[in-house]
Amino acid sequence: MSLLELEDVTTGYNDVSVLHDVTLAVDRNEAVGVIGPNGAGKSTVFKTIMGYLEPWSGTVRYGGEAIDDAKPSERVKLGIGYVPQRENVFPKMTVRENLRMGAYTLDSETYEGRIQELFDLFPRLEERADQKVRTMSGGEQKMVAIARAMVTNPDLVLFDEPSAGLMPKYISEIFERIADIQRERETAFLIIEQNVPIVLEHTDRTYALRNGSVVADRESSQFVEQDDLGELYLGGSTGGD
Ligand SMILES: Nc1ncnc2c1ncn2[C@@H]1O[C@H](COP(=O)(O)OP(=O)(O)OP(=O)(O)O)[C@@H](O)[C@H]1O
Repeated sequence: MSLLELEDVTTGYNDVSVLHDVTLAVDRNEAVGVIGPNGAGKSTVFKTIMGYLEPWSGTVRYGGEAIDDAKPSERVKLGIGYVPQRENVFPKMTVRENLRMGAYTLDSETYEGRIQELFDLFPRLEERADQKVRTMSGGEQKMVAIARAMVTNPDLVLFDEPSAGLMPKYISEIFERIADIQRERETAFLIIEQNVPIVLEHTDRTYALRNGSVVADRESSQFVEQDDLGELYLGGSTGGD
C-alpha cells in the first residue's frame, strides 16, 4: 500500500477543469518528482493533496484511507507536511519562533524535543536560532522552511520548487538535506521542480504532467535514458507509458 495515492483525480477552479484523471502514488521513504511546463497543474496537485481544493471526481488516500473530507489542518495532523514555494517563512521572526509556528499542534514537551532533533539535523539553524529570518541567506531561509515543515514529524513532505531562487551550491545543499531527512527519518518527499536535471538526479521516481494529465511516470533515471524529455515537455506525446 502506498503512503499517498491520488486515483483518477479531476478538479479545477470555478468551472474550469485543470487536472484530468490524475493518478499518482508515493511510497513510504520515497522521493518523487513532479515536472511539467508552466501551467501544467503541478501546484494544483499539491493544493488537492493538502485539501485546499476538492476533487470533483476521484479520490485522495493517505495511509490507505480516503481523506477527501479532511481539512488542511487535519491532513497536517495525519502526517503531511508542506513547504510552499513563496511565503514559507515569517521573515520578521527568529528561526526559533518560525519553528514554534510550525508546532501549533504539539504540546510544549514534545515540541522542545522535536526542536532539538531538528537542530541536530540542521546545525546551521541552531547556530542562528535567535537570528531574524529576513537577515539570512536565501539558502538558509529555505532550510528554515523545511525545518518548519518537519516540526510535526511528517511521513510525507510536499516541497514546491526547492531550487527556486537559489544558487547552484545552495540547491545541492538543499537536496543533500532532503536525502539526510529521508535516511534518518524515513520521510517521503513529493517535489515539484522546474530544474529538471536536479530533480531527476535526486528522486527515485518522477511524474511528468502536461495540460493537467500525467504523460509519463517512470524511475527518474529512465527519463534520462529514454531521451524524450523535450518531447514530453514541449508537446507531441499525448499518451502515458
Ligand atoms: N486560483 C486559481 N484560479 C483560477 N485558475 C487557476 C488558479 N490557480 C491556478 N489556475 C490555473 O490552473 C492551471 C494550472 O496551474 P498550476 O499553478 O497548477 O500550474 P503549475 O504547473 O504549478 O505552473 P507553474 O510551473 O507556472 O507554477 C493554470 O492554467 C492556471 O492559470
